[in-house]
Amino acid sequence: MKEIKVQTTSRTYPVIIGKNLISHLSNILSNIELAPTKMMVITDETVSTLFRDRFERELKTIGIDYFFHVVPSGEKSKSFETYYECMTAALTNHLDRRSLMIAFGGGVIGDLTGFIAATYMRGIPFLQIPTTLLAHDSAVGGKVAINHPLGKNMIGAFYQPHAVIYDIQFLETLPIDEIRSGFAEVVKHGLIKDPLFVDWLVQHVHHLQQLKEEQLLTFIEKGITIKAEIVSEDEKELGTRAFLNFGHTLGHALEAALGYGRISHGDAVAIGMLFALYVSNQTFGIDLGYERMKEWFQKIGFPTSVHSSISSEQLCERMKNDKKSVNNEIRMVLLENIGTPKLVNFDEKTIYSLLQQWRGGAI
Ligand SMILES: NC(=O)c1ccc[n+]([C@@H]2O[C@H](COP(=O)([O-])OP(=O)(O)OC[C@H]3O[C@@H](n4cnc5c(N)ncnc54)[C@H](O)[C@@H]3O)[C@@H](O)[C@H]2O)c1
Ligand SMILES: O=C(O)C(=O)C[C@@H](O)[C@H](O)[C@H](O)COP(=O)(O)O
Ligand SMILES: [Zn+2]
Repeated sequence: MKEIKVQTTSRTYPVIIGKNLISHLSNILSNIELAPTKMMVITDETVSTLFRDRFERELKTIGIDYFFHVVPSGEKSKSFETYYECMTAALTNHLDRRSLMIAFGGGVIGDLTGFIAATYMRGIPFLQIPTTLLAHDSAVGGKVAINHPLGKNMIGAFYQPHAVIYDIQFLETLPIDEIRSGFAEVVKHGLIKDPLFVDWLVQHVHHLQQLKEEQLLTFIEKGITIKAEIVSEDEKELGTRAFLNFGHTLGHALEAALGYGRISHGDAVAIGMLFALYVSNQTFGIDLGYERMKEWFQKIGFPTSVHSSISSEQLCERMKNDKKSVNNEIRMVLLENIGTPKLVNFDEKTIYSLLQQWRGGAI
């Protein structure tokens, strides 16, 4: 078992990583001094089918009243409709300000539940119990949100959990596409902070099938350590936290343009990271190993280009609405070097030209 501390202005909390951790849920709750009046577990249909019985056995031993609320699996549940239904369930079941919400699932469940916890009676405690590799990123740092058709995560808050309990036994059932999606954020953490780790990954990871438990643990611990450090110095993204958005300017635009859930978050971010590397090369006149990275991405199975059905005009319009954008400019996280990120503003015309060049189209 390993513990990484996240120390933000609003809350300090542990991220506990290990196997079979949920058997210790009762102890963990008392260690973080939580004695809730009731618990609401929000999960999705897939996770519920796979793990509800197992989780309920543990919940029953704690002796606190609880109930499950199960939402459809996938990105579409980060919606106002699902948010409203969850709120209704919380009210109908009489949760009070000392009740606890538990996010049991991947990043969708974490973001949704966190936003419900942040806004139910103006804020009640919540726990993250992640079940995907991607959630090494989403469960840590307190960005919680739902989507709007006009943009990803547009309705949300910064609201930290009381603890993250990362029980890696749940990862055993993850399909390869979801492993790949989570791996994109692992690569992102390396690219913005740790060149040696990136080199190690490129040299040692040739496919994502049948990863060993210790490899997964390395990815998770490295990613969380980097994220915890950044979030601890800049909880509300006033500066350096924006670096965690590397690859997301185009990535989020793609997710929204294609329709939420049509491409996984990680695949979209992988495409976005390649574009950001290309723009970095062009802007700083350096070679950051773009071709090597693209080949490696292809080998692993990431998509490496934008589908031709989406126009560059559409993408630029979406990128202008990104949360980092100020005064209608498009703000991208670039790399001056691997491990050295920098925020750079562009006008729409420049990004349009770069996007067209990168896509191999006419400017
Ligand atoms: N808050 C943040 O800082 C942050 C960071 C990164 C991503 N995100 C958000 O996270 C979301 C993506 O998260 P995700 O990829 O975990 O998506 P997800 O929660 O939709 O999970 C992906 C799929 O895997 C299934 N699943 C979950 N656990 C499983 C398991 N153990 N075995 C088998 N199947 C399982 C789910 O039912 C779902 O179909 C996006 O909305 C993204 O914007 C947020
Ligand atoms: O934690 C952060 O900060 C991140 O940017 C992590 C991202 O991986 C994540 O996808 C986040 O939800 C994006 O945030 P947003 O502010 O661009 O919606
Ligand atoms: Zn992300």
